[in-house]
Amino acid sequence: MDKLSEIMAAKRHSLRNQIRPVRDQELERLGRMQTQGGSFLKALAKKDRLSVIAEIKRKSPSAGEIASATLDAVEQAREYINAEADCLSVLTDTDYFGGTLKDLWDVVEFLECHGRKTPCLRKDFMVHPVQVAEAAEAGARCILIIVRALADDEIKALRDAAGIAGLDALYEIHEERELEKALKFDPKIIGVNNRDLKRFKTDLATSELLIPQIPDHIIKVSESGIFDLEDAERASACGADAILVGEALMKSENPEELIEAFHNA
Ligand SMILES: O=P(O)(O)OC[C@@H](O)[C@@H](O)c1c[nH]c2ccccc12
Repeated sequence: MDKLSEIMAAKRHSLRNQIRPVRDQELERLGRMQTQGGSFLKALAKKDRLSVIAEIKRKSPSAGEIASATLDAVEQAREYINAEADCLSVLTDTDYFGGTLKDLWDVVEFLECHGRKTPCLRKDFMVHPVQVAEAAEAGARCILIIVRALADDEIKALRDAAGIAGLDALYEIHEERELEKALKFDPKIIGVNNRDLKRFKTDLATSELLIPQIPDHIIKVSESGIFDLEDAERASACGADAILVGEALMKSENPEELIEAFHNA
């Protein structure tokens, strides 16, 4: 079993007692409560520079410990905001990535207090609309749909729930056949994960292969393994509108400077 299958199985297991019907009225109500954050899609769609989704991630199965388990998500968000990151990605998976749903609540509250509209992605292994409701309630503006890990009916349920709650969806792919599968759901944003979750290797050639195949009207994100300006330039050169960066920013002494450099790639 590859790591992604293991994580998905663990996620399904840990959610088993929380699964309940999520009615449209509930999602609509949560959608109406969204007042502060801007649109995730619009924040990425700027054409004048490479957009940056800055991720808050304490650890990962591939990198091990990235930051202290006690790292304050809000302090990290503050640095990202100072550097004009276009969007934030907040890991809320605890077991494998050391994040919590509370991190997302705290970050959104911090943004609201400072009058910032920077939209947040709830980065987690979504399998059921109940997690979409949680994301909306916490104030996220986008959810993650990992195409290879989900059955068609699960993707549809997540997409529909996100749509009703007014959230965008980032469809993550890693292989050509996953692009075909993703396109069936009329995605607005597709992320190409450069990390091979079987071997844990990142290779920007994945973006170079897949991003040019994504239809023009879709926002394209290159995810994972982007460490320096050269990497960002490669992503930009193959047509990425945005990059999603975790480890490099978490470990950087000066994330502001790095984000600034990425913007100009
Ligand atoms: O830390 P990196 O190599 O910059 O990668 C960020 C992000 O792409 C990665 O965290 C990620 C991509 N897809 C995911 C799905 C779940 C959890 C995490 C991820």
